[in-house]
Formats: sequence, structure tokens, C-alpha cells
Amino acid sequence: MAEGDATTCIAAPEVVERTFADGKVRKVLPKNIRNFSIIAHIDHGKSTLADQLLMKTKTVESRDFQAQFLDGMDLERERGITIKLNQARMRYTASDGELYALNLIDTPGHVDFSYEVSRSLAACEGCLLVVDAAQGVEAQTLANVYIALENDLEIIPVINKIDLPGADVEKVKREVEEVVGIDCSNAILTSAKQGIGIEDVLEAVVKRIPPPPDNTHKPLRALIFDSYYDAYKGVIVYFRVVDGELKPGDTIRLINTAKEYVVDEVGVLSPKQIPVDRLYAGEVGYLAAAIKAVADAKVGDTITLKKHGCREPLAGYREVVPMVFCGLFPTDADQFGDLREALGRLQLNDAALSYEPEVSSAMGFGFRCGFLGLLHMEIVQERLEREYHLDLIITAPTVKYKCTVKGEEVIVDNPSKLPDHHEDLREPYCKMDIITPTDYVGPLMELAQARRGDFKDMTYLTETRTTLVYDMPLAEVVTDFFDEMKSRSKGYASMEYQITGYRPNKLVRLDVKINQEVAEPLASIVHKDNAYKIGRALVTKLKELIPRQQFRIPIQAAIGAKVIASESISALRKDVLAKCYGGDVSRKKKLLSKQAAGKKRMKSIGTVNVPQEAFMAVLSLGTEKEA
Ligand SMILES: Nc1nc2c(ncn2[C@@H]2O[C@H](COP(=O)(O)OP(=O)(O)OP(=O)(O)O)[C@@H](O)[C@H]2O)c(=O)[nH]1
Repeated sequence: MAEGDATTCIAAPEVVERTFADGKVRKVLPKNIRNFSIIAHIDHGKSTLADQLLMKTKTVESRDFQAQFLDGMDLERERGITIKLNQARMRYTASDGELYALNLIDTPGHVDFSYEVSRSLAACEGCLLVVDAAQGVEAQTLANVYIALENDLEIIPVINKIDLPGADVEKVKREVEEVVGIDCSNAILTSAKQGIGIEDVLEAVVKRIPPPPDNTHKPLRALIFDSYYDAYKGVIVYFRVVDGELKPGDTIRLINTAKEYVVDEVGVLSPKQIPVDRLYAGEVGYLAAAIKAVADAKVGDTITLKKHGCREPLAGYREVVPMVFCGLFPTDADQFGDLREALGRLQLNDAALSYEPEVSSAMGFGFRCGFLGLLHMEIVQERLEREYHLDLIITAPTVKYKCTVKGEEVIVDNPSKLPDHHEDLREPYCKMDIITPTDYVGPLMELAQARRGDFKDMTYLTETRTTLVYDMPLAEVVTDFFDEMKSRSKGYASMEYQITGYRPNKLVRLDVKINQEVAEPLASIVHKDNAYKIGRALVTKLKELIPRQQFRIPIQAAIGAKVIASESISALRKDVLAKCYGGDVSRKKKLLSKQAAGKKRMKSIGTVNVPQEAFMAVLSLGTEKEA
């Protein structure tokens, strides 16, 4: 048959050969393949359960088992969250005596990455819904279930952490039935930590999740659900073959980006890469094709063959757009080149990260960077500092506003760049779902209202738990909303949000002047009605954060030419050597070097040294702002 000839049918192979973790090829019936994922609220035990499945199926030997194998990155392990997806093929002989190939596709556990979650779920026929037996259903559990339902997945409820003294299995089952609407009569009970119920999970995957349809005879269509950059092979693309088959040497075309490549290698992950001869419809695997950046092989895109391929992409592709922006400036101007190089390297691996050079009179040369959300932003910042040893000043995150100037739409991702004469100003809104123990409904409603939330709905999930739904400006969420929600609910409430669109509002730019100089990086866009409160809280906070210097420093908040709040920091001559009577030179040196280190994370605005924390002051006004 000619390669990819759409008119010719390849006879669906009755028995196909699959390569497993040990590198051996075994014959597995297509009906014995299962593609599944695990969804859960953060910390409910998804990674621990995945590890147990890998161990039970001996996909990973316990001796080279690094706890939580699927969470490969150091940062993920340290923070205990899944950032990037991964996958693993497991070999499992079920109680019916047949050999199964189980493909586990891991999903990131954070709202910033919900598009990636949706694409990895689209690559599966079923999923395990892990719910903590002590915590019950949380906001993210629900959000993930909705994505699974949209993708028509078979959902298997798994009640985890049954070993905890606070576990209440019956209550959580009822909650899942009532809230999620899934029958829990055959929910699986596990303690991923103690390895209880793991075999039951594997059996349920085999028995309850349907096999993939055998579409090998159709022209190739494969769904990209993740990718990462490898210095030797170029981008490694993770995908699910939906129709047809794929082998090394094929020339592929990515339908949405219209890029073409010759495939060098295809293989399966187990979880290490094992090259195979070809991958058939229904399988998941990886390919390498000398692709230069992950932005060229976007999550959600469809792979087909160049010749006689398919024109129709798989549904669900969308461009991911950054929602949160901040400025990154090296403390030492000489590090600008290093910062540019580091961002370039990170972007090779992170299509959602955007950056553009930015020059500010106060900050010098730096970059305006765009992120999916706050967690994404923190991860990038941490990697720049940790892996690239850069010392950065980071400005407060902001959202992307839209305004009209002389009939033209202008996008504003930096408050200090808001044009003075705009006709209207719009900001992004999101639908916010909060799930909380009913006791904290009052304080959380107060919080949501203080953050300009429009109340939409309240439902009692059970006798003790409630869902609150608000429409809220995204700008209010990207500040300290999450922390405030946690502190007001003693850590028990959970939240989830979805961007819904733009709305016009009475917004103004709040400028800050330090010692008469406009501090551009401290500018913010705020609602007119809150401007005075925020201006007052901000100057008070800045007074606390900016160290006293040898002259008096006035700090002002202003809207246009009008000063709305002011404070001043009195002069001080800080003599660190005053304590050192006597002539101990080494001690003096030590103190001086300590002082120098303390100064490092500062930028001078005019003649005033402003520390990193001051650039973030607008984020932590929290309760002062509401007072
Ligand atoms: N007692 C108990 N603790 C568990 C169990 N399963 C997981 N844990 C613990 O719960 C915490 C969170 O587990 P993870 O597996 O990292 O949770 P996760 O859902 O993968 O979290 P993300 O990767 O952030 O989405 C860890 O400290 C685990 O050791 C269990 O069955 N019993």
C-alpha cells in the first residue's frame, strides 16, 4: 500500500506486537489495550497511586524507584505537585488470564494547566477519579470530572487514603454520588500509601474501561497531548494514535500549524523511552522528528501524513494564551543577556511562556513575560533563579486589559503603558467555583464581594458543604485571593476558575511616585471605587518595605495628576559598624559584606533603593484593602 493512501484500507491486525518495559515484544490483542488517566484534586493521592500501579505491574522495579516516578521534575517533587504530564505503558495479566497493555497518561494537577488536562483526557477511554476519604469532593475534583464527562470517559471512582483515622468512606461515596452524579456502589477503596486495593484498581481498569476502537485502517490522525524539548533528539512529542498507524520514516504534517517533519523515531514510554517499529490506532506513544521547539508541536494539534493524510483535524484544538503578565529585570544589568538566553531555553520547552523585551527608566532592560496563571509564573521564576542562577526583580502580576483608543482596540499587559486617553477599558472575568465547609460561607462571601465578585449561585452539596459561584475579575484572583480564601476557611475551602470573557468596568491607573519619581513597575489598574483604599494601603505598605535612607523619602499614590494618598519615610544614616567597638577588622568586613548582600535584591528608583518585596506590595494588601 502507498504510504498513507486514504483510499486503501490496511487490514486491521488481529494480533499486534507491543513492546513492554523490559524491552520485550509481546503479542497483545487490540481489544486488550486500555488508555486511562487519573484525575483528582491536588494532594488526594494521584501520584502515589500512579507509583503503586507502576510497581504492582513491575513497570518500574522498586530498587530504581524514585518515589513518584511520573512527577519527573525536581521542582515538582519538591512542591509535591504535578506540573508536566507523562505517560507509562504497563503490562498486566488480569484475572481472566489475558495479557493487557495499560497506558496510563498522567495529568497535571493544577488549574493553570487545565487545557493540557483536557487534551490528555481526550487521549483516553476512561479515568480513575481519586477522592480523598477524609476530604471528600473538592473544587478541582469537580472541574476535572466535567472535563472527563465532556470527553465521554468511563469514570471509575476510587476512594483513597482509607487508612487515615479521619476517613469516612460512606460519607465520601454519598458525596461523590450526590455531587458528581456517579454511581459509587462499586467504588474502589484504596490506600495508595500502604498499597491497599491496587490490584482492584488494575482489574477495574481492564473490566470497566472500554478498549480503543480499532481504526487502523483509516488515514493517520494522532492527537498531541504533551511535548518536551530534548537537547539530542529535538522535541519529543507525546500523542495518541486515533486513526491509522505511524512509523519511522513517515513524513508527517501537523494540521493546525501546517508544519512538516520526517519521523526519526516512534516508541512507547514505560516510563523510559523504548523505540518500536510502529504505533497503531488506539496506542499512545512518543515520536522524535528533529522538531526545534515545543511551540512547533502544540498540545491539541493533529498529526497526519503529508501524502494522502487527513485534512480534518481532531476536535478541541485551541491556542493557549498567557493570562498573567509580569516584568522580569535582572538586579545586575550585566545579566540581561543571560536572562534572554535562559528565557529562550525555557520557551523551547514551554509553548505557553511568552516574553518580550521591556525597557523602563526605573528598572533598565528586562522582559515582559506572559504565563498561564500564577503557579506557572512562580515555576518559571524559580527555574530562572535556581537553574540559571539569575538574580531577578519581579514586578507584580497583572492581567491583560483591553481598551479602545480612537476606535482601535489596544491590548495592555503592563499597567504603566495604559494610554491616557482611552474610550473604554475592559478586563477579563472568570467564573469562580468555591467549595467550602458551610461554616465558612460568610467569611468567603465577604471576601468574594470585597474582590468585586458578582454572586451567581450557592448550593448545598451535603449537610456540611456548600458551593459558591461568582463572576469575578481575573485581576482580583491573581492577587492573593487563593491565600485569603485558605486563611479564612482554615485551609478547608477549594477553588477553581474558568476565564469567561471581557467586561467593561470603571477602571483607573494608580501610579506610585517615590521621591517624586514615577515608579512605573509599581503602577496598577484598579477599580475607581477602590482606588482610594488601595492607594492608602499601598503607600502604607511601601513605607514599611522600603528601608530608610539618608534622606527623607516621600511616597505618593496618584490617579493622573491627582495625589490620593501619601506617606514619607524619615531619613536615617545606617551605620552597621557602630556595633563594632574595637578593631576587629574581619568582623567589620563580615558585617559590610552582609549589608552588601542585603542590598542585592534592590533596584534604585531615582535615588531610592527599592527592595523586591515592594514590587509585590500591591499583591499583599489583602485585609488592609478591605478595611
Ligand atoms: N495516609 C495516606 N496518605 C496518602 C495516601 N495516598 C497519598 N497520600 C499522601 O498524600 C500526599 C499527596 O499525595 P500525592 O500522590 O502527591 O497527591 P497528588 O494528587 O498526586 O498531588 P498533585 O501531584 O499535586 O496533583 C502525599 O503526602 C502522600 O504521601 C494514602 O492512601 N494514605
